[in-house]
Amino acid sequence: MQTQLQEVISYMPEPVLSPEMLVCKDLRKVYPTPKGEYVVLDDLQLSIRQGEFVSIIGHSGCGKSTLLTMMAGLNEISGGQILVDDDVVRDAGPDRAVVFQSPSLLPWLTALQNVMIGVKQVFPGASRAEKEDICKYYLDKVGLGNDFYKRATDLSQGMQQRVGIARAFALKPKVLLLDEPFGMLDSLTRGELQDVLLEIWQKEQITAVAITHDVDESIFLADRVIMMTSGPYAKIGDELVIPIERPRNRKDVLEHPDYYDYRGYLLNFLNH
Ligand SMILES: Nc1ncnc2c1ncn2[C@@H]1O[C@H](COP(=O)(O)OP(=O)(O)OP(=O)(O)O)[C@@H](O)[C@H]1O
Repeated sequence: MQTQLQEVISYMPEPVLSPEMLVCKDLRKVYPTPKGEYVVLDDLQLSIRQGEFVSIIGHSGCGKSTLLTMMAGLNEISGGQILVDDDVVRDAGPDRAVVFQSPSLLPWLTALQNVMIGVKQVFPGASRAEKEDICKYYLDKVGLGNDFYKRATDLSQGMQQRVGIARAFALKPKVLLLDEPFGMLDSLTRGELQDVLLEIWQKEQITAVAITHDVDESIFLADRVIMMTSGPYAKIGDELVIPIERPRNRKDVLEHPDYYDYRGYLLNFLNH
């Protein structure tokens, strides 16, 4: 019996892993300060696979936003490399869409016009109707199907962040980078937008990286939680795979038999 089982196991195919999409190699970031150089990140190694959702947690000031803005091409790289789909990141590009804590919409434009700005740049050859369809599709997906023509100033903070998420997905990026995207929202809206984000992410199968201060959010969203050490010279300290099946809903995740072990592991890292 044992031999038979071993034979079966030896014939089982290796699990097929999706290719690497986002890679940080020997990454280093130094900020000049009046007191001399401040090395925020040093020798940071990270590999994220296509379609993976990764959360990043770490103490305030450890360098999470620095890392994310470097991935976005918005912050100069002092050493090492970031690769997106094998291309070296040198500056910002439409293959990476960023959602910040505050969506910074142009207040005098409508929700549709705000999403359209990026869509026009990314799909210059598309007809006006096609571009509008893309914008409306994603606005509808984030729950703003009745608000295309509302001006940004007339939208609540939660609705503005919904536009921010629609705007990011509408660019059809390879990588979605989220920096505390729900940090400014009340807990109910936060929960709703986490659901919206996961639903679209799962459908689009894009690679996502989200910084969060919220351990529960990091577990709910991610396939893998990356823990950064405290700076200076911060790097990846540990990681935790979250194998909870998808699609996820909050109740099932909270009732998962390993949920409190995951939570405890992450809190333990943060407390030491
Ligand atoms: N432009 C800059 N010049 C000098 N130092 C900077 C600059 N930007 C960030 N820093 C410093 O680099 C460190 C990392 O900052 P960063 O914002 O990346 O951390 P963080 O982990 O995202 O923090 P938080 O969780 O509080 O948002 C901090 O000590 C910060 O003061």
